[in-house]
Amino acid sequence: MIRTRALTKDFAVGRDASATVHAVRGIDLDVAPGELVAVLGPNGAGKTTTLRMLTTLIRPTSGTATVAGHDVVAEPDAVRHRIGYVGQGNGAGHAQRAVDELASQGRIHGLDRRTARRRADELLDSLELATYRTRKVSDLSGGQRRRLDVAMGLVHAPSLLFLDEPSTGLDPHNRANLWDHVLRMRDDALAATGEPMTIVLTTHYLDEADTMAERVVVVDHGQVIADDTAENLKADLAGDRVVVTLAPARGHDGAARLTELARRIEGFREATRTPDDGPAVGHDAAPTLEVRAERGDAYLPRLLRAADADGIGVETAQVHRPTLDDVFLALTGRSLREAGAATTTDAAEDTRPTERTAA
Ligand SMILES: Nc1ncnc2c1ncn2[C@@H]1O[C@H](COP(=O)(O)OP(=O)(O)OP(=O)(O)O)[C@@H](O)[C@H]1O
Repeated sequence: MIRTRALTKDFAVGRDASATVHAVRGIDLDVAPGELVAVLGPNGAGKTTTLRMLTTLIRPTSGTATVAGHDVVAEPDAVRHRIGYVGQGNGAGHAQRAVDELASQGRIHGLDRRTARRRADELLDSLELATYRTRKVSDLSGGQRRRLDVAMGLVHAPSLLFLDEPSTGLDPHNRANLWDHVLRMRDDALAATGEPMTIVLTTHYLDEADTMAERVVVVDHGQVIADDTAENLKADLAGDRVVVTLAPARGHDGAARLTELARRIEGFREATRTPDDGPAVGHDAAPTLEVRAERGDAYLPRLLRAADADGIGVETAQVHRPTLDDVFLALTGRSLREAGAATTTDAAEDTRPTERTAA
């Protein structure tokens, strides 16, 4: 459905265009029909620029891109016919009624008047906007407006839909609601045409990419730095975090000893101790050992058995599943959160049930 090779975009900037911004630096991307792919990356990573090239809004500086079977430079009209695009801003005109806005969009895509009306009503129904059919776009709420934007992108039943930050600015409830609708529209399209709809979206929301997308393409500084399912990325690049707190031990540095034992257990990657060194662990300080391990749930019982056999008292133990932020950190040494990405709730970090053992 999409194939790019060495896709590149430079922008000339400055008063005399003397400086160059290398917004996209040679992206190779393959998307198969029916895939739901999230492009994730910090501010300025090149996500929107990539989408704008794929949707023929801007020309690549170099490289190639074929979208829905057509070259974006040689056959932009053919590409536009086959794709839907929901940009970052609200696309609908504010003074128009919702149904008219949608029907006009259908006309732009070459539908006759009756078909355009019918399609507008179908979409308003599917996106639960029928109540607001004759309401002016400017009077819709943010969530309703974003759903109308999605409807605008789908009016001509494209087989490929691009969504640029579809849920930015929506509250968690409206985001979940938008996603329900997008996924339902995708199922409806499959039922109606027998063809799976391909969706490519950009997002800042780590948890959204994690839970919604079947595949995550991580972009940084205009390049793809990782491309896989969220599960694989997390397992391969970040690993689980196993955190144990030890009973405060005087004269015996249990954490140092447990670090040695931890290294011998299969699946070990790295360990960090707090306090980080030396035997001088005070009376009330609870030393902590944090281990990165491949399968935390399998690793932890073995670590606890090893501690027990060595007489090291463990007070608490937890396994934390990694997030996509951990993946980004492992890849770049930077946190995506600090770079402007976000989660909607603190609960986005999936923490597995904890185990406790007596000291
Ligand atoms: N028209 C333009 N002229 C000059 N520079 C541009 C232009 N459009 C984008 N850029 C620059 O290209 C780089 C990539 O921008 P882009 O909008 O693609 O990033 P992004 O990953 O979508 O970021 P965000 O998440 O903030 O939307 C940025 O440094 C940006 O400032």
